[in-house]
Amino acid sequence: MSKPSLNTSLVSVSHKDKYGSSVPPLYQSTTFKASSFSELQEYDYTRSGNPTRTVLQQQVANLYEVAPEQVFAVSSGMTALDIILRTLVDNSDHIPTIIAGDDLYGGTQRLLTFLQTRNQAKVVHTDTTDSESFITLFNSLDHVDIVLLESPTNPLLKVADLPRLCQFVKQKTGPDSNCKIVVDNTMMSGLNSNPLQYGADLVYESGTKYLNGHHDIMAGVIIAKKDVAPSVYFVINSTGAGLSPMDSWLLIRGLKTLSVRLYKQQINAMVLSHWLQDVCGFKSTQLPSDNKTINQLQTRFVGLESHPQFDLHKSFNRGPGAVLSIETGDVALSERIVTSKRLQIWAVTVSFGCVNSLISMPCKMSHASIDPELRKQRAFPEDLIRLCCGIEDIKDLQYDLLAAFEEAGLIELQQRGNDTYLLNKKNGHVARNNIGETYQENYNVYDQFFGQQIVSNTASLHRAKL
Ligand SMILES: Cc1ncc(COP(=O)(O)O)c(C=O)c1O
Ligand SMILES: N[C@@H](CCSC[C@H](N)C(=O)O)C(=O)O
Repeated sequence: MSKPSLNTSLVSVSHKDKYGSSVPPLYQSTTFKASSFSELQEYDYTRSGNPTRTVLQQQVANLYEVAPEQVFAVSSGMTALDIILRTLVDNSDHIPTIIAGDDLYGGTQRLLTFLQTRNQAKVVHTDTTDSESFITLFNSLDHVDIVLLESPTNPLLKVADLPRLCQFVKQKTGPDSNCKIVVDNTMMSGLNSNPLQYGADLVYESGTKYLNGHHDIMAGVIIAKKDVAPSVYFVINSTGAGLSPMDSWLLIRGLKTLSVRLYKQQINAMVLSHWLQDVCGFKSTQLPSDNKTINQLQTRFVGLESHPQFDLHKSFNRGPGAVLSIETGDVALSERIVTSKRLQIWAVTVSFGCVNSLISMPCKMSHASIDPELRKQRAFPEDLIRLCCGIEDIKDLQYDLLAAFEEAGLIELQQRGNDTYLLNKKNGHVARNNIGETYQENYNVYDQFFGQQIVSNTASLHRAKL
């Protein structure tokens, strides 16, 4: 039989069960009996290994197309990074130097700062979207032990040219070097991107996000090249960071629907970002370094052709993900939108990748752990609103947002005869919706990633007004 596709292998879970159970059994057991004290068995103690965790690791191995012994399921995404850093940092006889991006998930920044302040690592941050300055920095340092990359970044959606950076580091340091490239793949998931295939040594994901998708567990997965995998296992076994049997079982279940969930979430994000531009009057996406756009309404999404790094992102990823962000140019306005009582579907919640749509203000929530002074230095927009699309009907998501925009005073919906007008009060953009015309009901978006026309029954302004 030919090799099954990723989508197929995620639902076809192979496991051994003497009763032929359709679903892998949950081995909620700490210990496993030995037949004799002298005969080593596959499992003895759940910290060291558990059959349910093994099935999960096999599933993730299928997703990343590696051997099962290269995959480790741990208790959270942050645990995954912690284990990786311990594995690599403990290896060196000097204070290791880590190069990391300058737009990182808040928890990652916090952990790196923690190591730095305890003199356990020297952390150098750089704009990893600028490959040339990354290369210049790398060349200027005496030694680099770890390169930590996140792409696209959470929440500014900045894209690092991962294949180019990996190729540079590998060429520069040689195949047996101790300098390791680590990629946080949470924003993509293994379904959209496989950084091991273009040279990363270790990849991790917060399984809490897309992999599980239901916000009922915390989890992390580590996928390691064969040479480092045994050291990663050593640290996990020594510290007890392995994912619990119950959470492993739930994650096996979550993974089965990863492809359908992610597909629908991405379509929603695609339609929503076009709609924010074309109907609501948000300007096309810009990088934060573009000073011209400050104080403008903008939307950032790597799935929009207008994103300055759209082509780069598409060149090595299979999808855009479902996280987008908007800026209003006015912190108070953003706060009014996010706290609007008219938001019924978008939940004000941290995290992303869930079947439910979430709205948040990173500076106050997911990225609050980054020192405000550092956020300022990095021109991190305080008015940024992050939108993480779930699988609901897009029109309901649109109505909800329109209502919040209206209540917050960003837009006004005016009824004139049969026509409904959307007036963007901040920039004067106007969209007209005539209930007699069909094009407003069916809003067509050519989806650049999946190469198809998405026909979405978009929010009619008329209905929103009602
Ligand atoms: C990009 C990214 N990496 C890592 C993590 C950490 O994952 P976890 O919350 O599962 O520890 C998060 C979110 O928390 C994240 O957004
Ligand atoms: N209070 C938490 C915040 C978690 S943010 C989770 C997620 N990565 C996101 O980006 O929303 C903390 O201090 O870590």
